[in-house]
Amino acid sequence: MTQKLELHGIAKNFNRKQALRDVTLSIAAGEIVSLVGQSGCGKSTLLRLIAGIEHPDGGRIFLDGAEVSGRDRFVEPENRKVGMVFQDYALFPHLTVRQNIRFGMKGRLSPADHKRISGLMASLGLEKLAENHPHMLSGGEQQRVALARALAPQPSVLLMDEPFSNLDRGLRDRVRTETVALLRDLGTTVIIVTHDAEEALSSGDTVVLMREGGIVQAGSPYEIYDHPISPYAARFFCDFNVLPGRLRSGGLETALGCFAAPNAKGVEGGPGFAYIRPQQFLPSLQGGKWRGKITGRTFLGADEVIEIRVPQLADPVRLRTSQRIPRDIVELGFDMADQRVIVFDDKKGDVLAKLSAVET
Ligand SMILES: Nc1ncnc2c1ncn2[C@@H]1O[C@H](COP(=O)(O)OP(=O)(O)OP(=O)(O)O)[C@@H](O)[C@H]1O
Repeated sequence: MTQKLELHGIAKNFNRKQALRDVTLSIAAGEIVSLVGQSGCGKSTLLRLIAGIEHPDGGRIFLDGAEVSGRDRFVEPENRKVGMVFQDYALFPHLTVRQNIRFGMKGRLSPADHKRISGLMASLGLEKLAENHPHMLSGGEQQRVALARALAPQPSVLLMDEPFSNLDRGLRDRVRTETVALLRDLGTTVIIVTHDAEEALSSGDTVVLMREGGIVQAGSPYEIYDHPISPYAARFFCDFNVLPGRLRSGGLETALGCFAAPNAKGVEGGPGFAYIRPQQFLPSLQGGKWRGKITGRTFLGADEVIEIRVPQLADPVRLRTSQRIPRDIVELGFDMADQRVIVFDDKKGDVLAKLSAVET
C-alpha cells in the first residue's frame, strides 16, 4: 500500500545548528501520529518542512506517493494539500466564522463543498456561531473553527501544532477527545505535535518521540510506554525508580533483593539498572516485603506519591497509590505488584531486559 506521507532522511540546519537529522518516517492513510518531545527538539520544524513552509537541507518528502521536497523538486505549500492548525489558531479577525472556514477553498464552491462545510460545522457545533467574529468566541470555539477551516478543503494530511495547549486543563481533555474522534470518523491522516506525554499517548495510533532533531522511538502508545528502548524514552512517558544492581541468570540483584528479568542480556555479574514504576510498588499498612520511613507525600487527587526511605538505598523509593494512607503514619511497608522489571545498561542506554509481562 502506498503510504500517505513518507519522510526519508530529512535534515535541516539553522546557522550551522542541526535542527533535524536523518528523520525517516512513514505514515499510512487515516493514521493519527503524535509527534512528541521536549521544547526545541525539532517538532515544529518538521511540520513546516512537510507543509512546504521550509526547504529541507537533505532528504526527501513524498505525499500520496509523489515527491514534494527533494534535491530537484519542491512543491509550493499551496499546491501540497496539507492543512494546518496552529497553536494560536491564526483566525482572520475581520472574517466571520463561516468566512474563516471557507477561506482556504479556492474558486466557486460546488454544492458538494457547501454540503461538506455544513456537515463539518454541524459536527463541530459551529452552526449557531456562523456569523460571529473570532473575538466573540471562547478558546475552545476558536479551536473548532481553526479545525473546520483546515479540514474544509479536504487536505491529504492535517498538521496540528500544539492545537490544545491554549485551552484550560478541563476543557483541553474534552476538546482533544472530541477532536480525535471526529478526525477518526473522517479518516483524516493527522500529525499532532505536542510536548505533553499523556496527550501523545492518548491521541495517536502511533507515537513518535523526538530528541535533539532525531527520532528516538516510534511505535503504538502501548509499545512506546511498555517497551521503551532507552532510559530517555522510559522517563519521558513515566516517572521511574532506578535501582542499580548486578545481572544474575534471569534476574537483577539489587539492594532490595533479586528482581526477575527473564530475558536479560548482558554480562553475568555485570551492571544493570532496574526501572520500576512508582505504581508497581503497593503499600502495605501491616506488613510488606520492604519497610521504611515516609519522607514525603504528594497528593495528586486520584493518586498520591509517597516517598519512603529504606535503609538499603541512598535515594527514597517513590510509590504511587490510589489507596488512602492515614496522615499520621510515619512508617510504611510495601510490596511489588509484579517482581518483573525493565533493565537498562544506563551508560550506553541499551535495554538489557524488557518487561516480559507485557510481551503477550
Ligand atoms: N527560523 C529559525 N532560525 C533559527 N533557528 C531555528 C529556526 N526555527 C527553529 N530553530 C531552532 O531549531 C530547533 C528546533 O526548533 P523547533 O521550533 O522545531 O522545536 P520544537 O520541538 O517545535 O520546540 P517547541 O516545542 O518549543 O515549539 C531549535 O533549536 C530552534 O531554536
